[in-house]
Amino acid sequence: AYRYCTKNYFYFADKPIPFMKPSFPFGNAGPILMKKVTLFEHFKNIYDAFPNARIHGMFNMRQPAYVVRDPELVKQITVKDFDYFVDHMTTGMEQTEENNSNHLLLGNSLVSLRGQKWRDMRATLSPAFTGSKMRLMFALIAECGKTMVEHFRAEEHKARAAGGTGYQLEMKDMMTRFANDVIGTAAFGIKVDSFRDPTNVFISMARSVTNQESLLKALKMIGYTFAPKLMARLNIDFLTPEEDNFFRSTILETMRTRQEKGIFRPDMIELLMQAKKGSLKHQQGDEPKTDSETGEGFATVEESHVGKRAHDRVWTDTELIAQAFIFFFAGFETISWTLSFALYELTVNEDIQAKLYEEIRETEQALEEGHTLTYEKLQSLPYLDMVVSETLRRWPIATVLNRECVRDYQYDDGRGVKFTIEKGAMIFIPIVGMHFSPKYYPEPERFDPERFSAENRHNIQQGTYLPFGAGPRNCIGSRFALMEAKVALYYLVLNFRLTPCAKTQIPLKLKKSSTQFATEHGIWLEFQSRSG
Ligand code: HEM
Repeated sequence: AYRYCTKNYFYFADKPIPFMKPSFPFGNAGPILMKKVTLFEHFKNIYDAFPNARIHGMFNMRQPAYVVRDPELVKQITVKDFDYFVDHMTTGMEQTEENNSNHLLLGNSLVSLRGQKWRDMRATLSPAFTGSKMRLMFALIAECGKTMVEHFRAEEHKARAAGGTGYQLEMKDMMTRFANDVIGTAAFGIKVDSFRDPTNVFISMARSVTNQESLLKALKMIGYTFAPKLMARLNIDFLTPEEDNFFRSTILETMRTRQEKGIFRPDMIELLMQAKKGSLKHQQGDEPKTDSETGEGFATVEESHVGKRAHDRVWTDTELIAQAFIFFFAGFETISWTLSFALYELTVNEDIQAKLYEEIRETEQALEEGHTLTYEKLQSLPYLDMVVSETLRRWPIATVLNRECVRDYQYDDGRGVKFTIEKGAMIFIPIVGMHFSPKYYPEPERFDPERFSAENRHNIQQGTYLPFGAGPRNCIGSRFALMEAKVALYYLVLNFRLTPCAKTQIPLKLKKSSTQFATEHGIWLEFQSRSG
């Protein structure tokens, strides 16, 4: 066991770069595995280990990994030399051309796919995430926002009747319900109301899949993170058979009904049905432009040439179902956390909340009689975009980007440091390190949307703002995520004043945990109706 754990400890010895000294048995992952630090602290510490290095080494358990600190090098690895770093790090769940266990949903999802199969799937899905497709889905998401407000109003009314000053809520729980309703309607074509019916089968399954208290899930998670190859060899699925079956049957059943009855609904199921027929293509006008041209938001990441390629691969049901399923994994926790953090920041920064409310109130007042918010209108709110951009900087839920080197790469910094990054090596780009570096973001702990104002945003150096990743492998759902977050903030801030309550932890602290993202005492806030 000792030999197995320490075998790679000399990996960096002949490389001309500094590296963190590993210790048995966890390498440099000890503090996080022993719950001594939060996920943010862990990756910040790793990033800060060698403040003057462009790149340094560390050990993720026994696995050597390169830590990239320099923004230019971030661009080089994620964009310019992308062909050497196409894949995300192996998780042990992904399917490849070579292996035959192609039944796993998570392994077939875009996040896990590798090589050519990833390229083809990215190109298949990319047209489903363009601005024009988001516009079509907007009404479905807005409806979820309005349903949430109605529920909060009714509950606040009850709370006041019982002598309270407002409705006190734990944000992560509430935003999880909102995210669930959005995924239900937008990805699975099913309308659910998780506020009135918090135990509906859909949210139960979602909670079960992302259940962080389940010991078995936690163990599997640790296994996938630290011993992916072993997990692959043992062919262990992250999902239980019930979970797997639920998602498959729900999606297939919905597709069948729609086909039989000729139903059209502007959601992901429709887009996946088009993908199956091969008719989902980029259209004219889909071309992503810069944020200032489209007003789509500062954080939006552009789709690269990889996503726009044509191919003629035909997908199986499992391969397509896996993409709807990925909404749970990639879009559920990320959105609910981002929204919870945004609402917390608005609560403790009253002036920012007031300014945002003014912008939203004016927008609402300017809507023509009988008209409601549109996708374009939502995108045109500069301060809302600044608040969301700063939330993603201050609370980068993805924490770290990873890549795997897929063929030997000659590193050359142009100043005499040259060496080979071997095929199979892991690359970490600690987003949280960049976002909290005072060099790029003065007073990084401070929540300050002004960093993203029209006058200031040019100060943000490329390669230092990475909430949705970078290059062709970036987050395919960034437009969707931004639309969803903005819809929720728009309706909540329009209708409620957010104030701290006795249970609000200020400053908010993350929990020290190895497997999950969590806060120490939840995110409790009080909602008071603006008109009430
Ligand atoms: C605030 C919300 C979100 C954040 C912060 C976020 C962040 C990220 C990040 C950092 C990556 C890795 C990018 C890279 O390696 O360069 C990623 C990948 C991905 N995200 Fe998101 N994401 C969010 C929401 C969503 C949503 C709503 C979806 C829905 C479809 C989604 C789908 C994906 C997928 C499929 C990938 C893998 C892309 C690929 O490998 O080609 N994400 N996301």
